[in-house]
Amino acid sequence: MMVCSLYPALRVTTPWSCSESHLGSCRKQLMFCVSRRKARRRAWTGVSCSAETRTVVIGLAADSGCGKSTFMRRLTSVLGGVAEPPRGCNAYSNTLVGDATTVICLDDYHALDREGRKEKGVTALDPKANNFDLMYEQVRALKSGVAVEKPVYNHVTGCLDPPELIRPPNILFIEGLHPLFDPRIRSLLDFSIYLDISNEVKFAWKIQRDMAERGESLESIKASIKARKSDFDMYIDPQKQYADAIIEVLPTRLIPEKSATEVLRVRLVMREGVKHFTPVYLFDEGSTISWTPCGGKLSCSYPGIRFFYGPDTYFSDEASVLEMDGQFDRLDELIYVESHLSNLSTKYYGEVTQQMLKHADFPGSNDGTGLFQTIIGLKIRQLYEQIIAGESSHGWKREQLRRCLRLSPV
Ligand SMILES: Nc1ncnc2c1ncn2[C@@H]1O[C@H](COP(=O)(O)OP(=O)(O)OP(=O)(O)O)[C@@H](O)[C@H]1O
Ligand SMILES: O=C(CO)[C@H](O)[C@H](O)COP(=O)(O)O
Repeated sequence: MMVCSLYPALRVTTPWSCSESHLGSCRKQLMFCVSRRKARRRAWTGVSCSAETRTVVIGLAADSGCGKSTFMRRLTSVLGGVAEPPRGCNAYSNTLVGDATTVICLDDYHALDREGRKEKGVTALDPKANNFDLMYEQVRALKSGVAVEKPVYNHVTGCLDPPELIRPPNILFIEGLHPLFDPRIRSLLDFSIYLDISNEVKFAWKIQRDMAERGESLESIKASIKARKSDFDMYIDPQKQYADAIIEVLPTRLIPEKSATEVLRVRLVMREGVKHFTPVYLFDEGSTISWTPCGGKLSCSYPGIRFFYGPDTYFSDEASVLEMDGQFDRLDELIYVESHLSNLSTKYYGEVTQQMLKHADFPGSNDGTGLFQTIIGLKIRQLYEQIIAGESSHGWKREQLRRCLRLSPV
């Protein structure tokens, strides 16, 4: 419990864990208290609890530095508009808000701040360092149309900052280390994705980012990967068994040298039988096809491009796999590949190619990572539209109002 020193009548429970000195000025405290009081009033008067919004919840799980942010930028673009940090709030907010989407980063549910983790000798990947009860309660509230005050983990200071108000969007993405870890949270997800980046590729991406962009040494990068490895294997990697779609990123097989990571082999594993999700296929659904599209209609320089499509099993479930090894020389020629893929959930011919061209500067735009992320974005748009269309709006609103009244406000 915290009593605002500038406004003692306001007694609020603070979910953050850093010491008072880290919390900043009295003004910050006061702003938090007042915004919390306003948020409460909004919730009581029903404005924060919307019977109009149906929030579809999507989980994206991956280790740090595995391309979640890049993926999110592609997804929010497909879903319309640009997602930006919430206006007028913490400059270090990890949240992105777009017209229809909100992306929350589950780092915000770290129960232990950087110092606390150091003291206890645990990594952020360890469930003990995260507050799954609060994560569950808040995702459940948002899904039910109720606004929440979510904590903010500040990656610059390593502390938990005052919370920020999150309103229920049409599509809520929860991205981070553990979206599929807790069965209660899994049960709230309408669709889930796991980015499965092989060790070689993860290492190459981390070196490129942390060495080139953040000035870290090779030794410190190696040490940080090593320190996280056992927790990654224990707590993060097993979540892929629960994902509806998995994007695996591996070194190419087109170049004989081992572990060439400049060219990637990317596999999109799509579980069969997922509600509102129909797997993409190449040429002929259910068949097994290896396709080298290089020739008159697709320019390919060494080592070329190879596609593969076929049925498979994933953790004993039936799945389809679409694989692309290699990279495009000319992105506009992707239309040739797009015209041979079916079930893309596009709204017009060439939409995948257009999306890829629009974000040609994003990492992975010339290979299967960008292509499959874009396809998943289109599938999520369709999933959302189908869920909305499938619900009689009357029945939904009645149920939603009941939930709003049942759930305690922020
Ligand atoms: N498809 C890709 N192809 C090549 N490089 C990529 C790809 N996706 C991401 N990267 C590189 O990997 C690094 C990490 O990407 P990104 O910031 O999207 O990951 P993240 O999972 O959000 O990381 P963090 O959790 O640490 O914030 C970036 O430097 C980016 O250039
Ligand atoms: O794995 C991570 C998720 O992005 C981070 O390492 C974790 O959130 C801790 O952050 P920081 O290193 O900034 O204290």
